[in-house]
Amino acid sequence: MDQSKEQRILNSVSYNAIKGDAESVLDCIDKYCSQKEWAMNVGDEKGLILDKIVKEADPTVALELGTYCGYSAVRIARLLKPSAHLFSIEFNAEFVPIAKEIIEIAGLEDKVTILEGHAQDIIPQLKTKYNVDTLDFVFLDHWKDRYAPDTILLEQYGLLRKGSILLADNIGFPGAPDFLKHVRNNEHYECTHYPSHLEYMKAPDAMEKAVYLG
Ligand SMILES: CCCNc1ncnc2c1ncn2[C@@H]1O[C@H](/C=C/CNC(=O)c2cc(-c3ccc(F)cc3)cc(O)c2O)[C@H](C)[C@H]1O
Ligand SMILES: [Mg+2]
Repeated sequence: MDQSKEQRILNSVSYNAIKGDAESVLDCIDKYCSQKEWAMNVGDEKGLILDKIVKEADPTVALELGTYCGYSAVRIARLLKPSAHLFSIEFNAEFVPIAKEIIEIAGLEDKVTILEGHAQDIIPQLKTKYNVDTLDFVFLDHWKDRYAPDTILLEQYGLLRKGSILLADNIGFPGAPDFLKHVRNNEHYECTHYPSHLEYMKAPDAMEKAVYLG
């Protein structure tokens, strides 16, 4: 059976990255996906916006929706303070072991817990099963039509507190119109738009930050 693109990305990281060096894992994936095979990692340009917001949030508990290969999990976890933790939800069983391996090569396995399953099934369990109180930071990068319903779930299960920061990828392309409709012109959110470009491409894209006001 031929290897998948995601497996080939892992092979490249495993062969080229410096073990325990998160920056070298990110550089390796960015290089591979710019030069060999495009993949939907948030990438180096939008990654700088992600870095900025994570530093601003300085989260103790962070959540990511859509682990994929673990690129943004590494990106986020490398910035977390010692007591902080990232939960990343991924429902595709093929990607979970690949992401776990990439996170381990980055030396961040103690900072990240990958929760395998559908976000809509796991979000309701975060408090009871995973002992989460509230989330300080949420990165949305899964199916774009799920950003809005899953944000509403986060609200309904009391997982957001005054000042919780949501950051959504792909507001430009593929776009997440329902999510924008939900958070913009909504008195419970303070939104900021960050124009950028699609990972590894010249095409325009953007990210949206939505701070929950309680
Ligand atoms: C129903 C289950 C919902 N709950 C879920 N629960 C758990 N995990 C979930 C759920 N829904 C999805 N996932 C996982 O998240 C990942 C999915 C990520 C999706 N990302 C995109 O589609 C995208 C496209 C482009 C793009 C740009 C230009 C192009 F030309 C083509 C593509 C660029 C980008 O930056 C993009 O992030 C992963 C693959 C998938 O298994
Ligand atoms: Mg994305």
